[in-house]
Amino acid sequence: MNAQIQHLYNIASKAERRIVGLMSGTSLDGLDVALCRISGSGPATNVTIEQFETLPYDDELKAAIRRVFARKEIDFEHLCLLNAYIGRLHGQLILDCLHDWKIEPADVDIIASHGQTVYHAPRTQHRQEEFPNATLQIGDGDHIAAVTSIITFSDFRQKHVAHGGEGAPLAVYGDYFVFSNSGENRILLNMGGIANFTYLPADADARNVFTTDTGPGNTLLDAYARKLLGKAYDEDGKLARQGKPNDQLLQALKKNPFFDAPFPKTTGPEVFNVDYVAKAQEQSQTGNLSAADLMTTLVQFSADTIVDSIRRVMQPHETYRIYMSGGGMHNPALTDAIMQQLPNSTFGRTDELGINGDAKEAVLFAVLANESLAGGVTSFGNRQGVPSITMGKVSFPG
Ligand SMILES: Nc1ncnc2c1ncn2[C@@H]1O[C@H](COP(=O)(O)OP(=O)(O)OP(=O)(O)O)[C@@H](O)[C@H]1O
Ligand SMILES: CC(=O)N[C@H]1[C@@H]2OC[C@@H](O2)[C@@H](O)[C@@H]1O[C@H](C)C(=O)O
Repeated sequence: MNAQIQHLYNIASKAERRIVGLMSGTSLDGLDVALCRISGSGPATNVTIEQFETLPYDDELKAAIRRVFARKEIDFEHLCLLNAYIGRLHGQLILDCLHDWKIEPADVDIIASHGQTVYHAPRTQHRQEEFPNATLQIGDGDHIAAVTSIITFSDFRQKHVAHGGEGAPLAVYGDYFVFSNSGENRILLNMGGIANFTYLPADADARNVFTTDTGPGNTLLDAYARKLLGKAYDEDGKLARQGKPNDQLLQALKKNPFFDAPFPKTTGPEVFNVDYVAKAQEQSQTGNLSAADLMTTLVQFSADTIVDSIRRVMQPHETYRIYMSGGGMHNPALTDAIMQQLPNSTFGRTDELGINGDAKEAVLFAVLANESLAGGVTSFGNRQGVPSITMGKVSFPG
């Protein structure tokens, strides 16, 4: 037997595994690295985060990714080079983290890498009937395995697409495995570039759980923070706090079939971007809004579309606790606008469930790799949006 297969078998047979989960999302802020200890599998999964760090991307790298990110027309050579470059970079960043944490690479069992999404195209978005749902993440796992000498799982989204899903959101699997069986109706609200929530009813019936994107989280706020303030984001919602939402613009922004589509569904900055806002401003003749009013309106747009989606799953006479995660939970303008509209729900962060809200998505990929290694196929019912599968491709170092 190939010794690497034997090694993988040994890892799969362990009672507990050490897995590094990686996520770099639509905000392009950096690489989230979560060193996890995971035991069990399926709904009996147990995760402890040993270490977590976000390694910020420098401006040059952000610009290099933006040349291909969510764009219909790109320099193909640049995409090809970035695929290898990001793989190697992520490998090196893991080694740097392990060095800082005084952990030998040999003491890590597996790396679970999301990669960098460069284009997301569910059929509802590309509207070309002859083509399936599609999504593309770069930063190839073979490079990560070669640089770190650690077996790497990567490219998790393709299997989801291959089984009829949109390739996202994958959070449903991790959230169900880690946060269900609570006897509490839970909504896990993640506010990254794009916002999504997982619905975990108290009965923990896998056939009813799902995660859906709700629309923009921070992506438009960040785009306008760059444009209006020359900053990566509107820190603590300072600018948004100074304005008033403009109703005409808000209504124009909400006119998109995405918002009426059934759950689960996905979207991305391919749709919700500066051009989208500019068109809505043109339609609503609000091109002369002040910077503060524009930012406040964009915050209200994210908040309203998050709240409208969550309300769709809430049953009368039931109570819900909403657990926030993702960078948007640090923006009080956004969280206040959400909380005001859901006065009968209680709010917290996933931190109180043992998972740091900034690390949650990186942990998700560690959990998905753990499931592929040591779990089995959990039945989520016969649903296209939540196929009953395990995910991730394996790259051996040698
Ligand atoms: N103090 C803060 N004030 C306002 N916004 C903040 C603050 N801290 C973080 N953010 C927001 O959080 C973003 C980063 O969020 P996160 O890391 O969850 O995104 P991501 O993982 O790229 O997203 P996605 O879930 O879409 O993949 C920043 O770009 C910014 O918009
Ligand atoms: C295609 C893609 O990368 N989608 C991301 C993105 O970031 C948030 C939202 O849009 C979600 O759909 C997804 O990530 C999380 C981790 C998910 O799949 O659950």
